[in-house]
Amino acid sequence: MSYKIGLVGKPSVGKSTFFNAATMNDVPEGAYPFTTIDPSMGEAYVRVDCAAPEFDHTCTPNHGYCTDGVRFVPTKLVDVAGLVPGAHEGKGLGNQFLTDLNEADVLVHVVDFTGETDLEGEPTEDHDPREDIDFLEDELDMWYLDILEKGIERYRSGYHGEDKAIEDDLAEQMSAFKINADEIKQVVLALDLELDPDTWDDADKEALAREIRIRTKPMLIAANKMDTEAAQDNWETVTEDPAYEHLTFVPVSAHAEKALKNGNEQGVLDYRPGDEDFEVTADLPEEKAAGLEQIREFVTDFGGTGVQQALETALFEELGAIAVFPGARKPQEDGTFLQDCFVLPDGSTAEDFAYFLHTDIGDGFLHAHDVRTERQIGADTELDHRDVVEITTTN
Ligand SMILES: Nc1nc2c(ncn2[C@@H]2O[C@H](COP(=O)(O)OP(=O)(O)OP(=O)(O)O)[C@@H](O)[C@H]2O)c(=O)[nH]1
Ligand SMILES: [Mg+2]
Repeated sequence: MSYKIGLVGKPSVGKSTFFNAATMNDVPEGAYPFTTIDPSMGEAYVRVDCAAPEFDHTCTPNHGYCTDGVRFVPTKLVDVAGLVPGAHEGKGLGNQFLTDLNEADVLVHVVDFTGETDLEGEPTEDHDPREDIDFLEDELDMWYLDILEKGIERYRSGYHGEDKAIEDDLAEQMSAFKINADEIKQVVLALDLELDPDTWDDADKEALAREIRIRTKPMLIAANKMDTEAAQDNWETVTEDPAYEHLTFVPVSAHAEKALKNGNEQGVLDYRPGDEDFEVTADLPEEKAAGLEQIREFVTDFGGTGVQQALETALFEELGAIAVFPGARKPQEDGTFLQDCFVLPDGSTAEDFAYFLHTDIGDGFLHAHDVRTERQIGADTELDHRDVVEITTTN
C-alpha cells in the first residue's frame, strides 16, 4: 500500500505546475481553464530524517533516495481536472473529477492567492481566495450529501433487511470513503443526532455529510503563486481571518520549485528539494541570475518553495501517517542498510507493521525490537514516526 495525495482546486490555480514540480513530470500547464482533463498520477517524495546516521552507517535505499541524512520516500501524487461550482451536479468535468478524487487519502487544495482568477479559472481582478476555500468545501460536502442521501434511501427501502441499522447502510454506500459503520455511528452521536434518519432535517444531514467529509478527506491549503506581490498581499488577510483558523495553510510557489529543480537537473545549481536555500554553480546570463536571486529571496523568506512542505504536512500532519524503517543495527552481509522506509497509518502497531511487510511475517510474529533502544516491544505496541523496528518471527 502506498498513500495517494490528491491535488484539488478550481481551474488555473497551478495544480499541474505543482504536480510537475513535485514529480518532474511534464503534464501541460496553461493560463486557461481545463488545461487538464485526464488525471495524471506520478511519484513525489516526502522527506524523513534518515535513521542511518544514528547508527554510524550509510543507508542504501531500495526506493527513493537519501542525501545528507534526509531520506526522500516515494508517495503517489494525483493531478486532476479543475473543479467548478456545481461539479457534484455534473458541471465542468463534474462527477468524473469526484470519482478520481475518491482514491486520494488526503487532499492538497491548491488555491490561487493572487486573486487574479475567478471561480471558473478565468482572468479577473481582486477575487477573494476565501471564496475558493468555501466553494471547494461546499462542493465536496454536497457530493458527500448526495451519497449520504442514497444511503438513507437504501435504509428506508428495507431491501437489506428490516433490522439493519442505519450506520450499516451508510457505511456500505460510503465504502469508497473508507469509513466503517462504527465510525459513522460515532459521527452521528457526536453531532447529538439519533440513529434514525427520520429524525434528521436538511441541516442535520448537511452537518453529517460535512463531518464525514472532514474525517475521511483531510485537507491542507497550498497558497500558491506566493512569489507574486498580489498573493503576498492576500496572505495575512486570509490566514489571520478567525473563520479560517481551523485550516492549515502552506505558502507555495510551484514556479520556484520547478525553476530550482530544472536548474539542478541542468547542473547550474545545487538544490535539494525542500531546502531554504540553494547554490548557483555556473556562470549564468544576467537575466537568469537575477531571476534566481528573486527566487532566493522568496525561499529564504518563506522557508522553502512550499512544495515539499505541503506534501509532508498533508501526509504526516493532516493525515497523521508515520514513517517506519524495518531494520537492524548493522548492515547486512551484502552491505545493505535500512533499505526501506514505509509510510503507515497513524496508530499502527508492531503487528500491523509485520502484516504490512508480509502476511507470513504477520502470521509468524513473535516479537519486535525497537532497534534504537534495543527494547523488546509487543504486538500491540503503537509505533512512532521514524521508529526503526526489527521483527522476529517463528518461521
Ligand atoms: N506566478 C505563479 N504562477 C503560477 C504558479 N504556478 C502556476 N502558475 C501559473 O498558473 C497558470 C495555471 O497553471 P496550471 O498548472 O495549468 O493550473 P491547473 O490548476 O492545473 O489548471 P487546470 O488544469 O486548468 O485545472 C499557468 O499560467 C501557470 O504558469 C506559481 O507558483 N506562481
Ligand atoms: Mg491542470
